[in-house]
Amino acid sequence: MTSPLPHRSATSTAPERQDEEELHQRRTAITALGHELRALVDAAVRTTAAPSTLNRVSDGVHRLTAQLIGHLRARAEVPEVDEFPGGVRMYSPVTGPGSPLAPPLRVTRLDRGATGTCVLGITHEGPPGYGHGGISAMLLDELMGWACATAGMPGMTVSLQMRYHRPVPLESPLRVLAHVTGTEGRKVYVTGSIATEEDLSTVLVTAEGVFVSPDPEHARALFPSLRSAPG
Ligand SMILES: CCCCC/C=C\C/C=C\C/C=C\C/C=C\CCCC(=O)SCCNC(=O)CCNC(=O)[C@H](O)C(C)(C)COP(=O)(O)OP(=O)(O)OC[C@H]1O[C@@H](n2cnc3c(N)ncnc32)[C@H](O)[C@@H]1OP(=O)(O)O
Repeated sequence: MTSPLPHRSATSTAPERQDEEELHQRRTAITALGHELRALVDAAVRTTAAPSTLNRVSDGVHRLTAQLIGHLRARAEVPEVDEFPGGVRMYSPVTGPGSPLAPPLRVTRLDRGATGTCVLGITHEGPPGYGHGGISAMLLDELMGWACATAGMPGMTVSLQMRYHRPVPLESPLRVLAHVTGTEGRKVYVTGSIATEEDLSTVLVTAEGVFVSPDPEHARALFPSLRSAPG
C-alpha cells in the first residue's frame, strides 16, 4: 500500500461496490481538502501581505471552519475512512493526505522495511532553509513503525535515537528508509535514514529505534476501537 489513495477492488459484489465507491469519494474529497489546506498553510507562513489582507483571510477561514465543526468525530475514534492498524491513515500528520501538517510522506513497503518519499516545505522549517530536527524525527519514527508492521510486529516507539549529520534541505525530494534489524520477544530493533533523491549516498540523518508490540490485551486497552488483529 502506498499513501495517499488506495485502489478499488475490481471483483467486489454490487453493495460492496457501492460502499467502495462512497469510500473512494470520501477519500478523494479528504485528499482535495488536505491539498488546499497545505497550500493555505504554506501561503500563510510565507506571505508578506498587509495586515488588512491577513485580517480578511482570518475572517474567511473562520467562516469556513464553522462549516466543519458540526460533524466532528470523538477523540480516539478511528475514522471510517481509515484502516487501523497497519493500513490507510487519512489524517496521519506524517502520511495523511488529509492532514495539513503532513508533507505527506508516500510509503512503499519493503521486506522487513519501508521506503518513503516526500518534499518538506517552509511549514517544516527549523534553521532558515532547512528542515526542523523534530520533523526529521517524525518522518523516521513513522517509517520505522511501518517497517515493524512489514515484519509482522506493529509496535509503538519506546526509544528513538537521532543523529543529525547534515541539514535537510527544504523543497527538495527526500528519500527516507527504514529496516528491521532484529527482534527480541515483543521488542523490534529498527534503523532509519534520510537522504536527498539527488544524492542518495550522502546520508543526512540516521536513527536507531526500539519498538514494542503491545500484547493483545494491552493493545485493546490502549485502542478501544481496534477492529482487527494487528499484522
Ligand atoms: C497491537 C496494536 C499495535 C498498535 C501499534 C500502533 C501503531 C502501529 C500501527 C500501525 C503501524 C503502521 C504504521 C506506523 C505508524 C506509526 C508509527 C509511530 C509510532 C508512534 O509514534 S507510537 C507513539 C509514541 N510511543 C508511545 O506512546 C509508547 C508509550 N509506551 C507504552 O505505552 C508502553 O511502553 C508499551 C505499550 C509500548 C509497552 O508496554 P508493555 O507494558 O507492553 O511493555 P513492557 O514495559 O513490559 O516492555 C516490553 C519490553 O520493552 C522494553 N522497553 C520498554 N521501554 C523501553 C525503552 N524505552 N527502551 C528500551 N527498551 C524498552 C522492556 O524492557 C521490555 O523488554 P524485556 O521484555 O526484554 O524485559
